[in-house]
Amino acid sequence: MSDVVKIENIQHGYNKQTVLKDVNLAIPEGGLFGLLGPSGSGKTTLVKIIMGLLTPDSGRIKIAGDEMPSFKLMQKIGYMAQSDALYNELTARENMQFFATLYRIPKGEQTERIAEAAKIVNLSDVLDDTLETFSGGMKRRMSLAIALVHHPQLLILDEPTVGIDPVLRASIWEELRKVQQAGTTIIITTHVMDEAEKCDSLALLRDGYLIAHGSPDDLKAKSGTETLEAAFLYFGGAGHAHSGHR
Ligand SMILES: Nc1ncnc2c1ncn2[C@@H]1O[C@H](COP(=O)(O)OP(=O)(O)OP(=O)(O)O)[C@@H](O)[C@H]1O
Repeated sequence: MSDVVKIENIQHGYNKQTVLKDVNLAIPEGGLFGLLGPSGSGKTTLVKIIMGLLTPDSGRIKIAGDEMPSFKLMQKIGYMAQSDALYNELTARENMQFFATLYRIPKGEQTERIAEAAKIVNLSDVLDDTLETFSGGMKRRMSLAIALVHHPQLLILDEPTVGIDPVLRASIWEELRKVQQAGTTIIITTHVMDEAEKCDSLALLRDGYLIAHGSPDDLKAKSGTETLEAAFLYFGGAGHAHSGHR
């Protein structure tokens, strides 16, 4: 399996604080890849760099062999930010039309694409309601549908299930699996261990360092631990030499 994202020697800071410190990572095509790390560890910064929304201080990002940022590549990426960027006074359909047009989906194809994305996130019945009538969970699903409407090759989700109840979380994960099975590579950020368990492979970030990566089972085996939480503590812990950066 080839790598769809290659991250080479990424370093990035805000003001004088360095928040990503020489991050190297290859993300295989077709998988569900998790970036796991506590709040402030640099996950959002890294996904914004992957997306081309932020230019790193140094290092390179390649997606499907081409260097980011690239407008051509941005059209192949779906991104769901932590907070919903939606138009409350418009209907679900109008919100999706707006983004479908931005992504240059021909008018003739929009109706079908919108219906398809709404079906994946279970919003087909409320497509013509304004978002003012939507719950928080419905808005999150709306954001996911928007990230899917242009059939991205790569889908990047920044903590998509924060603030979402367990039942809805489970249904979002089911939807993500369907999208992945249809051929999309998914990158998800999370600080929730049970979500990390569901990923095919994981990168662990702590204080801007990539401290380990592998499948959840690999990480537990390599650290001799039984839970991802314990593995995280092992790799990030004092006395364990991670990449010799400290
Ligand atoms: N625009 C910015 N200006 C200054 N500092 C920033 C900016 N964005 C992020 N930071 C800082 O960079 C560090 C990493 O932030 P980042 O949002 O990437 O972490 P995160 O792992 O995504 O956290 P969370 O899980 O809380 O979203 C934090 O210390 C944060 O305060």
